[in-house]
Amino acid sequence: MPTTRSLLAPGRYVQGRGVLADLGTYVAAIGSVPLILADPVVRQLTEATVTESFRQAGLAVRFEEFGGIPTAAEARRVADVLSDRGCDVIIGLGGGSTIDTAKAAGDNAGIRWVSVPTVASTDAPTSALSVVYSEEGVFETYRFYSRNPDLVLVDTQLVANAPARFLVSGIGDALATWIEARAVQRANGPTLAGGMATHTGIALAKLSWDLLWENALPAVEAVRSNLVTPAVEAVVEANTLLSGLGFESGGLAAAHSVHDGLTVVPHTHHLMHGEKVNIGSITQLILEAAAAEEIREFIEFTARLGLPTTLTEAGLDHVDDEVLRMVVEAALAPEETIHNLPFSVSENDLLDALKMVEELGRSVRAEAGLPEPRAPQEERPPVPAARMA
Ligand SMILES: NC(=O)c1ccc[n+]([C@@H]2O[C@H](COP(=O)([O-])OP(=O)(O)OC[C@H]3O[C@@H](n4cnc5c(N)ncnc54)[C@H](O)[C@@H]3O)[C@@H](O)[C@H]2O)c1
Ligand SMILES: [Zn+2]
Repeated sequence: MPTTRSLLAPGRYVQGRGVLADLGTYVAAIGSVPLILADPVVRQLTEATVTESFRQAGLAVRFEEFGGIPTAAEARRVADVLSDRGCDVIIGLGGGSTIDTAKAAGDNAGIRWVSVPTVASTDAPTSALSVVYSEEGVFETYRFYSRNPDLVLVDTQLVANAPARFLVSGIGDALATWIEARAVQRANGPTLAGGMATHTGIALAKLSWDLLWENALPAVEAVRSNLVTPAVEAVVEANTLLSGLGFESGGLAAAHSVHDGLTVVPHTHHLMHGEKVNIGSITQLILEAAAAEEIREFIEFTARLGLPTTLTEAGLDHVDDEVLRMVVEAALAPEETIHNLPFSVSENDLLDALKMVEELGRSVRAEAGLPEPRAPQEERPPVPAARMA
């Protein structure tokens, strides 16, 4: 049983409309030979602003194209580029996958790293870890670092200009933070920061939750029209900073294990990280025997936001038990955080809880007058990925 308590945080957090124009000034305080890792979509959106900002700060602009999947091999490739060019700081510019790869490459090359999320879709930007996947997009492992990013910079206008689905997904990721942190606290379990949670870590997870219940619906509405309102600023902070500090220093439990399990079957690959996590949050609430009213409120709230609340939306309606068992087995792997719950979970417990997500998701939607859940449009893959290899 761990007896120490720990909190991790990035060196500096900067958020605001138009702050991308100041990136050069902040980066110049960290290193003098930067490399920017971005995919072509993000590069196109940001290159003019970043180039002008770096020019003003006296920094050379070098972009490197991110390959798309945060694998160990991609991190090694980017680390070689960093070493060849003598870079002393890497900037992960984009979504969680790019940012995780920038951290891994920076660590491989022994240099400092900066997160510049261009969507508020995950809590990856602040943490001292990366989530590593296989080429097929199946969860492999968490990789931990001895430091958090030196800087996290979020331009809220850029976030508001992106499709609202990214913000919604980030809300799904961030709502899980409090659900998981309070479960870990009940179990006196370990956090990803090492040791047990501080009161501060727990309070930040709760603040993220409270801000989201207050601001998520108006923020999503504003972002649909590309507007930056105080609600949008609050949600971006909750999704990025508070959820990041809260999950890393408050602990993960079942919601993220169910996410990891869902990545094993290709049926779910159309979903974003936070969308899969939302299925995990509902599953965890069911496993915990949370009050019926609490579960229903959570399902209704997240369904109104546009998050998936049924197996149908995850592409897993009417699938064989064999498919769901693959999800369950992966979610219960020994290194998974589901074992941080204050009780043990068997395969059958988890299988039934997953099936119950479908039942509850459908009935709550019907009662709330929300449309029936829709299955993804793509044709369903015939065989689970792990069996194809
Ligand atoms: N390390 C951590 O602590 C941590 C925490 C949570 C999630 N994650 C990881 O983050 C990853 C998911 O990240 P994600 O959900 O951001 O998806 P992603 O990074 O895989 O994809 C983001 C997509 O959005 C596009 N995009 C980015 N900015 C845009 C903009 N402004 N306008 C339009 N399009 C834009 C990109 O081109 C890309 O296609 C997963 O691998 C997950 O495991 C890591
Ligand atoms: Zn997450």
